[in-house]
Amino acid sequence: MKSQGELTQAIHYLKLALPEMSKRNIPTTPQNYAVWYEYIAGNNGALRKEIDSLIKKGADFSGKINSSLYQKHIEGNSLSAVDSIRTEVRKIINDLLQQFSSSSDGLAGYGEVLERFSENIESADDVDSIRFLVTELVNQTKEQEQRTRDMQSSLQKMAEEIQSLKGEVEKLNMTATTDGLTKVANRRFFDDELINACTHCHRNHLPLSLLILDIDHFKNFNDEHGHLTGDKVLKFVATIIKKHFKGKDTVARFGGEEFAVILPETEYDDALIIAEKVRQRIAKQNLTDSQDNKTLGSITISIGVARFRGTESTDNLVHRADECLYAAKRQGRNQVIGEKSISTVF
Ligand SMILES: Nc1nc2c(ncn2[C@@H]2O[C@H](COP(=O)(O)OP(=O)(O)OP(=O)(O)O)[C@@H](O)[C@H]2O)c(=O)[nH]1
Repeated sequence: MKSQGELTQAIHYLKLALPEMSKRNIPTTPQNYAVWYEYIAGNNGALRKEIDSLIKKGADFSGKINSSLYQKHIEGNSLSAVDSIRTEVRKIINDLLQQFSSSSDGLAGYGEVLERFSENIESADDVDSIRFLVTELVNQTKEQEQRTRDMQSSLQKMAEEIQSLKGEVEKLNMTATTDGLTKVANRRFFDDELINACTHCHRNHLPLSLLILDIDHFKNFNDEHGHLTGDKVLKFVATIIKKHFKGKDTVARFGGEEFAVILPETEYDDALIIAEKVRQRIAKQNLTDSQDNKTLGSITISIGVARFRGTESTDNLVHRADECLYAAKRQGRNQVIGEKSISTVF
């Protein structure tokens, strides 16, 4: 049965990836798992070649090497990794259906056995032939019981495989679209979503606004309090931004300490108002490091706001929001600047 073979192979790949990783002390994060799954599956020639050559050189895979392999060979293709796991789940489901149909064939066969038995018992006229028929029926029943048990255990096994593959798909989906630190959308998702949202708004004659937000003097903050505390501040800023937007809006990490928000179906003036609310909310927070209760003071953000012009490229729109952000920085930071308020003609 072809699909059974493919299914077994897919599950085999999934299972082989883990020992390979553990042998090399590679943490089993979804990213690392994606790299090693692709390596084992052998579909990604460039990745396979690079890993083989690294293995030959005796490279240490426990550190950053995996994330650079991921960025280089998988990130752009991570949806295809998701797709391939989805295909595997589909194969498992197909296989289940086949198992069901062959099991109902088995049940139909058992029905025939019973029918034959009842016909034969009518015509049996001595004890020996009745004994023979009953023995045969008992044997057939035992075989049927065994088939049912096999079926149950293979169903159970497949249910477990599906469950674990579903988990993998979810993790891969998350990694492909979410920023690991702040848990908002990542840049890749943002780029795709901006194109989708602009197309939708253009087609339906709806407004769209774009915000780019950047933490002020974040380098100084990192220098003074350390990178890890800086990371916590990034998470805090992401949480506050997220709280201000919902529905169709997309909050994304745009770069290091930069965030972006796509506001489909939102007028430019409304976008300015909400941007100002976010700015004020962040500026008024007195930050404390929960680990040692140390007061960190407050941080501020600068925000650029641009309005989608309907016939422009998304690069243009981003560029104009970025120009506004830099105008806000030039004019002293901790402020919102919209494209109407700067004199430069873009
Ligand atoms: N903690 C932490 N810092 C980051 C991360 N990504 C980028 N940064 C830091 O963000 C800082 C950005 O510095 P700059 O681009 O000079 O900007 P700035 O100091 O915020 O100054 P202005 O933007 O001009 O107000 C750098 O120190 C980066 O190291 C991150 O994930 N975590």
